[in-house]
Amino acid sequence: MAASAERIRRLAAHLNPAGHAGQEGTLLMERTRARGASSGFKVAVLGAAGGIGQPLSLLLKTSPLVSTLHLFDVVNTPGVTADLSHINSSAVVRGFVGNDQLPAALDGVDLVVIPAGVPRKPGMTRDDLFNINAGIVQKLCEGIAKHCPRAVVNIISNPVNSTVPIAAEVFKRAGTWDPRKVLGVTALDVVRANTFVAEVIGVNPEIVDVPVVGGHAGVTILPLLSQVTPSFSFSKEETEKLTVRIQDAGTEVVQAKAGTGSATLSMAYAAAKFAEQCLRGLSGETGIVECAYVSSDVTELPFFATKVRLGRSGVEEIHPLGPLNEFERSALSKAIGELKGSIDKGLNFVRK
Ligand SMILES: NC(=O)c1ccc[n+]([C@@H]2O[C@H](COP(=O)([O-])OP(=O)(O)OC[C@H]3O[C@@H](n4cnc5c(N)ncnc54)[C@H](O)[C@@H]3O)[C@@H](O)[C@H]2O)c1
Ligand SMILES: O=C(O)C[C@H](O)C(=O)O
Repeated sequence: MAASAERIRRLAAHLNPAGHAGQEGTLLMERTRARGASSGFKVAVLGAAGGIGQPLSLLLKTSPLVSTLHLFDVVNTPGVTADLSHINSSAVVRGFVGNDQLPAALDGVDLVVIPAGVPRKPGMTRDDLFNINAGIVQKLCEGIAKHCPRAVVNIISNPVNSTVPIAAEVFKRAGTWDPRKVLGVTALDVVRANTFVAEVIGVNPEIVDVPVVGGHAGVTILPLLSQVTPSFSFSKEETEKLTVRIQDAGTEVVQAKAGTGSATLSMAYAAAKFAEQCLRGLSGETGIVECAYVSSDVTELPFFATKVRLGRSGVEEIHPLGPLNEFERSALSKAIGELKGSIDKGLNFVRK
């Protein structure tokens, strides 16, 4: 007992302040810590030092569903890792910096969350980020295909309407494509819709549930206000105003941040909740339903966001759109038109 305590002390002395240990030190630390930890999943955040990455990693560090948290970025993960590792929650945090460390960051991971890439500035569309972010997502997904091909992947990087098709195409080429495992994160649209709708109906936003379908940009974001819980009958004017506010909410934040970035805190909240739902599904919990942008045959498009049921293999069932009113049918056809171009752009980027 005393000898093993001494061994841990000696190994700890070799750790640098960023929490990087030699392999032996890390394994021993994880085993030692794991004694007091509940069993959980190994999760990697790629882009962990960024505006979303840091608060998202904070929330995941405090999640009882996470036993090991790998933080990967091309810069600054040692500091973020040292900081988060002092929090007395059970998840063990390890930092990885630079592309050489991507394989280790992905090794044995159950869930990969990707907020890597540049955010919008005022006047830009999400599609304006394509030229930089497409290549980032492609490279990271090539790493996933090699080092954790069975992981569930949550893609936050914009333009989500194109980055999810990019990921799918990378995995197809690598022979690891499993459509149940790749989910574009549209959870922030649902969080916003619930908040804005609650303001109109005058209830606690936590009891509101608005299905948001389509994609994650402008008119492709389609809140199905006719299907809101608790049920409520919106006027035509309320429907139009709420729909536009939900569609433009990202731009509202970009403008308010005035050149310093886009939504980070609300995104981290939405992404952490969504990741936890994926983990609950993986753990065998039943009845987990969330909206996400996935490979789908609900419309003529190969990717579309709807409610999906999450389970041990990722997406286990894709819910149909349900009954739409006239406003929603017309909005759906606009969404499909725009989404098609974004999907083709993503697929062609990898096929080129
Ligand atoms: N899906 C959504 O609802 C949603 C919401 C908000 C933001 N976003 C998107 O999320 C992305 C990130 O936003 P942010 O505000 O965190 O940006 P940010 O610039 O603050 O952070 C991005 C991080 O990614 C890192 N990065 C860049 N290249 C990388 C690579 N190859 N590997 C690993 N990390 C890399 C950067 O070093 C940085 O730390 C943007 O594309 C943004 O548009 C999506
Ligand atoms: O609007 C953005 O560029 C970021 C994100 O997609 C959002 O919806 O907040």
